[in-house]
Amino acid sequence: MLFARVAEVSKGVAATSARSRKIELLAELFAAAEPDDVPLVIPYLAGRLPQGRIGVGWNALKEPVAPAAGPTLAVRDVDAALTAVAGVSGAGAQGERRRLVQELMGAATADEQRFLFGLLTGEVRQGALDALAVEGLARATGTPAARVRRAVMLAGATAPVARELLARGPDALAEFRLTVGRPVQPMLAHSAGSVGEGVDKLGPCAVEEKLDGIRVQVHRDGDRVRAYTRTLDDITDRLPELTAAVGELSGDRVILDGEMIALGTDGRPRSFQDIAGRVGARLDVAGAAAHLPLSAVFFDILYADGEDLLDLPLSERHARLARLVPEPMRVRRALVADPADEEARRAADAFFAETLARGHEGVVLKALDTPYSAGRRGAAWLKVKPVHTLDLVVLAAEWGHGRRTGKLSNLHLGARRDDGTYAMLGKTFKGMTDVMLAWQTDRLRELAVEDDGFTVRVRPELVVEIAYDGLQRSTRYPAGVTLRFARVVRYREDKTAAEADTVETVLGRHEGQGEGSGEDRVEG
Ligand SMILES: Nc1ncnc2c1ncn2[C@@H]1O[C@H](COP(=O)(O)OP(=O)(O)OP(=O)(O)O)[C@@H](O)[C@H]1O
Repeated sequence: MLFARVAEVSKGVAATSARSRKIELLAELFAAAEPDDVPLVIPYLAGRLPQGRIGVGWNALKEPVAPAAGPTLAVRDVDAALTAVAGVSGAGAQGERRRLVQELMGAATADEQRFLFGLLTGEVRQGALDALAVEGLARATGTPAARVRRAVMLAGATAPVARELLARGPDALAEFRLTVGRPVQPMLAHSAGSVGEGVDKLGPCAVEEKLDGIRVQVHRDGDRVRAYTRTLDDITDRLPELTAAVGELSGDRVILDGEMIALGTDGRPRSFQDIAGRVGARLDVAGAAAHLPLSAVFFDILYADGEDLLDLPLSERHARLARLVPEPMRVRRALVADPADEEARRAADAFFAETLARGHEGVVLKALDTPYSAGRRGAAWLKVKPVHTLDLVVLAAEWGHGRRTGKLSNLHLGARRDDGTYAMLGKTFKGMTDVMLAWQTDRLRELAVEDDGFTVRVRPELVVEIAYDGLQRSTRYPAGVTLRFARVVRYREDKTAAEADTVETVLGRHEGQGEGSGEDRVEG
């Protein structure tokens, strides 16, 4: 397939706000594509490079290159060129990368150049594209979207499903089955403002402690145990204690979902930073494990001894989990069987307060009658935390002063818009540790596209979790609101910019604050 066609569809999808039209454009593209090209086409449309970071900065892009007269580049040519760029290393790498990028640009038409430029600078990010692509694939092949979505969850990614579906039709989807040893996309949560609000939304539900550690999906097949992160990376080798603990369980072939946490000698949870540092240690794993042992706490079960449990309601999955996993390894929970039962509601509030008092970050409410489904569809899980946080994208950073000279400090924070652009919500230089400051300086310099000596503008890729005390109206910022007392909690390297919070979410919270009331008072 010609790259020009992808550039054209990308432009068309961005230009229309009608979801149905976007899906139609994608369906037409997929119907005409060679199945083997689609694993490249989907990330390009989403604004991602299959190669990941390829080390192309502003320098390689700033000089204009005369465009080609007509489109000749195939999608695969672009992929080969970018693979070559990603492979450059050693002395003179920057110059060589620039040469290769210019060569590619020279083979591209003006429209293709614009699209390539957007891809390389991260400016064509289309957050919602993966969900739209699933709908487009369904339309192109006459398959129910729910079946495609489920196959994507089971495959852990859209690309392999797209290729098989387009090459062999809907029957090919039967191949994507829950298999021990192959990670599936995890189920995620939305937010609710309070336990009461969550109960009202969900009806009968479980209220579980929300543990602030690292999500793990554990696959056991006899002696073989593998553990995967939220982004489906295999981290088994870094968690020897998990392998040992799961080996002791009675189920022989199981898939469990849970969280790895660390408890101090006082029984209170250690900070997320400590846990991340421990899991990040690759060299001396045994030493790191001895220094900070982790425990697995499970909250779900997806498969047990030959049986796929994904479609069972949560209440039954809980019962199955309890049969195989002893209580100390299961998340604590309270149940609200009847949302009209005032006593159960009070008990749920008390459970939330108690969970916080034990040092955990909040609770997750889960509807008892719902199956396990990837992502945030249907909002069957709702998290409730006492502190407001948003996952925002770093758009730029300012050079620090005084003690922070030479460090990139004041961050410009953006929320995602539907069209893939970002609305800046404010700035912060608070909450950063020295380690974070050093790390972000390095990382942001890699992402830099422009530096005027005061502010470094970066590719919008880095997601940072920001705590704040409330939102206030502001005419200075494009969404019309800004954050009060914003401070950095942590970087979320496990999230892509497409998963950051949206302007819509932020404005929804602003409304929910109730102007002029209580602690979340909106200032004019
Ligand atoms: N009882 C629980 N049930 C589900 N998830 C839990 C539970 N306890 C802790 N978690 C963790 O909470 C995460 C979801 O909440 P949180 O907002 O902190 O993380 P996130 O990755 O920013 O959220 P999300 O995944 O919803 O965007 C899960 O991915 C999981 O790692």
